[in-house]
Amino acid sequence: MNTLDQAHCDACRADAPQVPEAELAGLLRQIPDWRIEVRDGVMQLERTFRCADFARALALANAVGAAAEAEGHHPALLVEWGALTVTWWTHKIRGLHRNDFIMAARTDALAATCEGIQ
Ligand SMILES: C[C@H](O)[C@H](O)[C@H]1CNC2=NC(N)=NC(=O)C2=N1
Repeated sequence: MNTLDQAHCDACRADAPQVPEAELAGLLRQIPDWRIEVRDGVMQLERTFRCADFARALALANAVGAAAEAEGHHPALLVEWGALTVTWWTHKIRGLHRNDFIMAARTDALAATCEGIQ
C-alpha cells in the first residue's frame, strides 16, 4: 500500500466527504508531529517547523508551495524568522480530506530534505 507521502491528491469536489472520525486516528498516527486545530468549526492539520533562519523557512515554504501547485491542493503558510507554520485543510468541504493528510506527509518528507530544519 502506498504510504501517505507517496500518494497523490484526488481532485477535490464540494460534495467530497470529510475524513470519517473512525479513520482520523489511523491517519494521524502516520503524521505524529502534526496537531489538529479547529478554527471557525473547520478542522485543520498544523505543524510548526523550527528553521535555522528566515531564508531556510522561506526555502521550505517555497518547496511546499511547489508541491501544492503540482497537486492542486494548497496550504496556509506562515513564514517567520526561524519558523514555518504549515496548515492543511480542504476549503471546499470546510474540513479534512485524505488530501490534507497526504500533503502533511509530503511536507514532512520535504522538510527532511532541507538542511537547517527541525
Ligand atoms: C479550483 C482549484 O483547483 C480549487 O479551488 C482547489 C485549489 N486548492 C485547494 N486547496 C485546498 N486546501 N482546498 C481546496 O478546496 C482547494 N481547492
